[in-house]
Amino acid sequence: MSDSKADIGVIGMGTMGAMLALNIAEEGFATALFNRTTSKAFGVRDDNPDLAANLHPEETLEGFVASLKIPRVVLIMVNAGKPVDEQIEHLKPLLDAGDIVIDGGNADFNDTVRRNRAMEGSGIHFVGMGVSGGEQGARHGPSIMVGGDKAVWERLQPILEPVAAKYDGVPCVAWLGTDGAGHFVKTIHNGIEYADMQMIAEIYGILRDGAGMAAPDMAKVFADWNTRGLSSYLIEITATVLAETDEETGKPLVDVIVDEAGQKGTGRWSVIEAQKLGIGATTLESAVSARGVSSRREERAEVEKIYADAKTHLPASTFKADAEGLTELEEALETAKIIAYAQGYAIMAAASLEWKWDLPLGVIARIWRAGCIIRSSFLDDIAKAYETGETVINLLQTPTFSGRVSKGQAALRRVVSKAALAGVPVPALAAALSYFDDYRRARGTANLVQGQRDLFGAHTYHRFDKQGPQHHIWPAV
Ligand SMILES: NC(=O)C1=CN([C@@H]2O[C@H](COP(=O)(O)OP(=O)(O)OC[C@H]3O[C@@H](n4cnc5c(N)ncnc54)[C@H](OP(=O)(O)O)[C@@H]3O)[C@@H](O)[C@H]2O)C=CC1
Ligand SMILES: O=C(CO)[C@H](O)[C@H](O)COP(=O)(O)O
Repeated sequence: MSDSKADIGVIGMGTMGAMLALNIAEEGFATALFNRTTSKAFGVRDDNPDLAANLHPEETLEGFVASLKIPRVVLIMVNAGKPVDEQIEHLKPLLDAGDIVIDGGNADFNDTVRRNRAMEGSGIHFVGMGVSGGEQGARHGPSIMVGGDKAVWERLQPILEPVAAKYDGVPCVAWLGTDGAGHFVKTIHNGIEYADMQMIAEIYGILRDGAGMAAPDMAKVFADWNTRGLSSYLIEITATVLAETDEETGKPLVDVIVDEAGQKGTGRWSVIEAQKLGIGATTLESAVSARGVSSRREERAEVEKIYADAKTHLPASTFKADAEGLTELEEALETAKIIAYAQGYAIMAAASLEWKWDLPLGVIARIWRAGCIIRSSFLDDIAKAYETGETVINLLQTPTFSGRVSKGQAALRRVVSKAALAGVPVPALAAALSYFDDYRRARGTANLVQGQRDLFGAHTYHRFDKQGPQHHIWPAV
C-alpha cells in the first residue's frame, strides 16, 4: 500500500475472509488483505473493481502488517485449530503493544481462553469473535458475537456495527463477555443449528419414507411453513434445496446428493461442553450422533441387508401428507424446536455461571434475529422471554413457551410414535420429546440408579426423610 494506511487487515481469503473483507471495504474502511496463497488476496481485489480503492492486497505478512494504521487491527479468518495458532505465531513478532488480533473463525472456546492467556503481558489484545451467516451473511451482514476485553470491543465497535446484519435497524453484534465468551456462544449457535437442521431432516425423512412424498411437493410444504410459526432461514433454504432439479439427470437434486453429513467440530464442541456442565442437550447430541451415523454409509448398507426382513414386521406407515397430517408435522417440529433452543440456552446459562461471563442471553437472542444461520422470528420470542424482568432458569419454564409446548407436545408425541412404528428414524424429535417428559416430572427414576450405585460401589444416596448421605448394607449378590 502506498501513502495512506489501512483501518483493518484481514488474513485468510477463503469463503468467509474474502466476503468479510468486501463487506468491510464496502462500509468505507481501507482493508489490507493477506492470504497464505498470496494470489488469492490479489484476486479478491481484481474481481471487485468497484471496491478496489479500499482493498489492499499484500505479498508478504511483513508488508501486510506495515500497511496497517497503528494501533493495528488484524482479523484472522483461517481454519480453526493449528492454522490459527500458526498465524498468531507468525504475526506476534511483527505487532506492538496496543494492537488487536481478532480470531473471527469458529474456535473451540478453550483454545480462545488459552490464546488470551498466551497474549497476556505482551500488550497485544486478543479477541475471540464468532461470525455467523455463511458466505452471504459475511458479505452483506453477519451476526457477530464478540468476546475479550470490553474496552477492546469499544475500539472495534465503529467497524463491526456497520458490517453486521441489522434487525429493525439495530446491528446484530454485541460484546458478550471476556476471553472465550464470543466463541462459546458461536459454538452453541452452531449446536442449535445442528439440532434444527437434523429435526428438519427428520421431517423430510417422514415425508419421503413415511408419506411417500416427492421432493418438489415437499418444497411447497416447507415454503408454506415458512410463512408462519416456523418461519426461518433454515426452513427457507430447505424449501430451496428441495425444489432444485439436477440438470444432468432431471431428478430432484436432493435425490442425487449422498446422504453423508460433514461436520467441522462446532456441534461436537457444543455437546462436549454440555456434558462437562451437566446439561441435558439431548437434541444437540442426537444431531451430532446422526451426522456420525450418516457418515458410515457403507456400514449402513450392510446392516440394511442383515435386517431386510425387519420391514416385513412393521405396520404400514400411518403418515399422511394431507392437510391434517401436515399440520401435525408442522406443530411437532415447532414444539421440538422450542425444546432444542431451550437446551442450547440452558448450556449457555450454565457456562455463564461456570466461567463468570454473565452472558446476556436476551441480547444473544436479539443478535441472532438477523444475519446468522439460525435467524428466525422465533428468536424475537426468546429475546422477549429474557426481557420480562423475571429470572429465566429454562425457557421451557417461561409463559412465552410453556403454553405452546403444552399444546404442541401432543402432536410431537403422535409424530414420534408413528415414526417409531413405521421404522422411520427421528432421533432428535424423539430426544426432544423424552427430554420434555423427563424434565416435566417431579419424581424421576434416578432413585434406582442411586440404589444400584450404592450397592456396587458404596457411593451413598440421599433419603427424603433424613439429612446427609446414606449407605445401605445390601444383600450379597
Ligand atoms: N464457511 C462458513 O459458512 C463459515 C465458516 N466459519 C469459520 O470461518 C473460518 C474460515 O472458514 P472458511 O472461510 O469457510 O474456510 P475456507 O476453507 O474457505 O478458507 C480457509 C482459509 O484459511 C487459510 N488457511 C488454511 N490453513 C492455513 C494455515 N495453516 N495457515 C494460514 N492460512 C491457512 C486458507 O488459505 P489458502 O488459500 O492458502 O489455503 C484460506 O484462506 C473457519 O474457522 C470456519 O469454521 C464461520 C462461519 C461460517
Ligand atoms: O459456522 C458455520 C455456520 O454457522 C459454518 O458454516 C460451519 O461450517 C457449519 O458447521 P458444519 O460445517 O460442522 O456443519
